[in-house]
Amino acid sequence: MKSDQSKLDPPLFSNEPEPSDTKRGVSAEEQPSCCARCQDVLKDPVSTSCGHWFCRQCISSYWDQSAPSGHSSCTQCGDRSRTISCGQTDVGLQEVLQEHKMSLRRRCEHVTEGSDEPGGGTLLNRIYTELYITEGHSGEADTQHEVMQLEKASKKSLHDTPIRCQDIFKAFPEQQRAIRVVLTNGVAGIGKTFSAQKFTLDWAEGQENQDVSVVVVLPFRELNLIRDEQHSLLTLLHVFHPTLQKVTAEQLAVCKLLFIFDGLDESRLSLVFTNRKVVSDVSQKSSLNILLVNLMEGNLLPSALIWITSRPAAANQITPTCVDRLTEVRGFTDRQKEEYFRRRFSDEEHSSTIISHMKTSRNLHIMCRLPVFCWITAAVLEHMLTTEQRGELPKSLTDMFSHFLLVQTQKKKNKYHEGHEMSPQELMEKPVYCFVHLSIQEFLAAVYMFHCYTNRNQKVLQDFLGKDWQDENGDTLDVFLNKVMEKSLRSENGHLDLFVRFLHGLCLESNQRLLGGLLGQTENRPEMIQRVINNLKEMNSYEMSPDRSINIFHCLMEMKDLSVHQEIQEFLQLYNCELSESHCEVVASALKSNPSHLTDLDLSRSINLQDSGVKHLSAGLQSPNCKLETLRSVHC
Ligand SMILES: Nc1ncnc2c1ncn2[C@@H]1O[C@H](COP(=O)(O)OP(=O)(O)OP(=O)(O)O)[C@@H](O)[C@H]1O
Repeated sequence: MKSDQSKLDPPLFSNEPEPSDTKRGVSAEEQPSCCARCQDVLKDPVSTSCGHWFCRQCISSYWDQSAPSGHSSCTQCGDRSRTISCGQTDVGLQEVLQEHKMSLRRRCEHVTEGSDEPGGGTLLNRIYTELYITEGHSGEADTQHEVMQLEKASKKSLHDTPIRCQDIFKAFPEQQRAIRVVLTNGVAGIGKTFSAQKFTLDWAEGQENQDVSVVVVLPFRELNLIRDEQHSLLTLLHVFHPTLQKVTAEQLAVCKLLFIFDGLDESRLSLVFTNRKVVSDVSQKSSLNILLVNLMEGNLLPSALIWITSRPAAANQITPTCVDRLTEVRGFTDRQKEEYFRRRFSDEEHSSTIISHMKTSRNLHIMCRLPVFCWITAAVLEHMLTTEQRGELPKSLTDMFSHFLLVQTQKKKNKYHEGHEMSPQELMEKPVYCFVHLSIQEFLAAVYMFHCYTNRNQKVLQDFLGKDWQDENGDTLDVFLNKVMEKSLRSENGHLDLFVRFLHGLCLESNQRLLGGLLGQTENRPEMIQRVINNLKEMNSYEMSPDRSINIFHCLMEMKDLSVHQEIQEFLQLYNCELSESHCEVVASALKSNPSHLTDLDLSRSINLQDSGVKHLSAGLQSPNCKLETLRSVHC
């Protein structure tokens, strides 16, 4: 049993003003770089009144152990000591830091999503939904298309221990290590920026990570704007956080800082880690990339914590030896998807309708792992449920994106054209645009290509299809789509997969009606649609990567061809298949999974089932999750 009874008062890390000789900021020159106890780089430095310096953790645990003997003494000279918590001794500094906290709080408490007005928007705490973040990297090939990565991820079971974004610097209990640099990966729209914002807000509201005295947010998108300027770390802070202008180099050296570098993928700085130009003084001017590398390597402010977020393809710019923890934002789990919609809508009926609609379409359900897609879905469905357009809710991706385009166009009109047309000068003041998500770019590319086809824009079609495009004989829609499909199937990384899905979805009359004039005069006679479907079904998938051939099914789904569904289901009931041991393992895992959807299993022609396979199957059948209703078994 642990008891406090034999202990003297714990060491004092107080905010109270210290005795007169310590009532000042501690100057950087007085502070050694190593802890007197662990001899390693000082982390969260504190000094004793006798003048020795320690990591806060080292001296605290020493005193914890020695307290029963009744002495809170300095490990070096034995002096009965008090500690000075650095950065907390200077009353002026305290005020500045408080002001900085308040300014960050104001900046982070609202979010602007899509076309919301800057400064307006929603409260972050109202809509923030916990994300599934884990340590390490799922190892998905980074060259792969991001939406495909998402589909693959949905097939993996989620068992890794989640880390809350607020705990990103806290090691797991079994990990005996300090975490100084964290690199967080995640595909576009998965919630990296939101996590960084939530982390900052919780700190600024005094709720989490209160051992940190200053959080500094430096988005790469904004760093790009000053990439040709020379800065010291101090002036850089002043540029990004004017409230910190009164902080001096000496004060900075004793504060515990945490830097958030968001969106490495957008960086136009070249971070060269082999460059040996060492910058260790916060007042020393240098180019931005050198400054950042020195900060990340720990030459500059060695006790500062660093959090870098990046899309996977850009993360390799950071040399792995600098990174103490690699994490991945994996989006929303099924439970979190539902929580997202419930938080988003105060009207419970709306959220329930949206959740059950999302569950009816496998494609939508998978895509909702991506928070930005949840937002798109919420924007579209809210619009449909609150206006008179209560017709059929969008089921395929193309349906959803077509509606989204309409909702956005409407919002844009309200925002920019209400009352007056924008002058060219006003337009010039908004020179940077970005896609909410790459999938929107691919959808617009498909709309554009469809438009070019209907308007016979020879140049664009020829540039895209090369010698395959011979229009003299006037390719009909089915022939055109066939050529595009073949081109996409030749791609190794599937970069055209989503684009062709959209292109097929746009053949449907319902989507053409929605997009009106955008697509031009189209051919959507039922015979034409049937020809497109037949072509897809007859595509030769021999020697094609499985991912590409699966995309043929996705295209059929976008065309709402239900026969595919039936065919897939027939194929999945495993009639007349020779099941190997590993196949049986897969069937068993489908029986055990939670929730399990396998209700009908026909193994009547699986004549070569071996004992090992049967063992797997019976383990699956015994699972409490098994929902099997009909089992046609092997004939003996
Ligand atoms: N935790 C969350 N709770 C609620 N909504 C979220 C959350 N995370 C993300 N979103 C929604 O998804 C959108 C995109 O998220 P965010 O900008 O954080 O993605 P990102 O990973 O930084 O993407 P990119 O790499 O494109 O910058 C947000 O604008 C918001 O609508």
